[in-house]
Amino acid sequence: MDAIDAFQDHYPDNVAHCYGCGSQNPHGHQIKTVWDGDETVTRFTPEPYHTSVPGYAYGGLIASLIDCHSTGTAAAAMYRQAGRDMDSLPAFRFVTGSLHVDFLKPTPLAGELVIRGRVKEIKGRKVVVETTVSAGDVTTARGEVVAVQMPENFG
Ligand SMILES: CCCCCCCC/C=C\CCCCCCCC(=O)SCCNC(=O)CCNC(=O)[C@H](O)C(C)(C)COP(=O)(O)OP(=O)(O)OC[C@H]1O[C@@H](n2cnc3c(N)ncnc32)[C@H](O)[C@@H]1OP(=O)(O)O
Repeated sequence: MDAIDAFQDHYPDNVAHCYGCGSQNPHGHQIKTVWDGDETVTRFTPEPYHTSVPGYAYGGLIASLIDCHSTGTAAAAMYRQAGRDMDSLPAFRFVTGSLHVDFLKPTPLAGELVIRGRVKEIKGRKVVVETTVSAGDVTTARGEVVAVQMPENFG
C-alpha cells in the first residue's frame, strides 16, 4: 500500500477497529480515503472471496465501502469546514444514521473500484454524503449516507 495520509489514519486508536475502515482491524477492509478537490476518493480492489454471482462483487461489500467512505468524508468535511487539523481535539466522530444504496449495474470482482464522495449538506451534527462506486468508466452503485456525529455516550 502506498504511504498516503488518509482520513482513517487520523482516527484515534480507540475508534480504529471498524470492520470497514479501521486501520486496527486485520479482518476488515481498511479503506483509505483522501480529498480530491471538493470530492473524496477511495480505491479498493475486491478479493475473490467478495463474490456474489461468480465474477461479481457482493452487494454488502459495496454497501460497506459506501458506508465507511461516507462517514470518513463526513468527518473530514467537518474538519475542513472548521478549518481544523484532523489530529486536533476534540475529534469529530461520525456513525451511520442511514445508508441508502442503489445498485445500478453488476460490479465486477476483478480490478480496482473507485469510490467518490461529495458532501450534499452539513447541518448541525449531521452530514449528508452522496457516494458513487465505479469500475472503469461504469458507475455501478450510488449511495446516500446520513452521518451523525457520535454522542459521547454512544452505546
Ligand atoms: C477525518 C479524520 C477523522 C478523525 C476522527 C474521527 C474519528 C472516527 C470515529 C469513528 C469512526 C469509526 C466508525 C465509523 C463508522 C462506520 C459506519 C458504521 O458502521 S457506524 C455503526 C452503525 N450505526 C449505528 O450504530 C448508529 C446507531 N444510531 C445511533 O446511535 C443514533 O440513532 C444516532 C447517533 C445515529 C442519531 O441519534 P441522535 O439522537 O444523536 O440524533 P438526533 O439528535 O436525533 O439527530 C441529529 C440529526 O441527524 C438526523 N438523523 C438521525 N438519525 C437519522 C437517520 N437514521 N436517518 C436520517 N437522519 C437521521 C436527524 O434527523 C437530525 O437531523 P436534523 O437536525 O433534524 O436535520
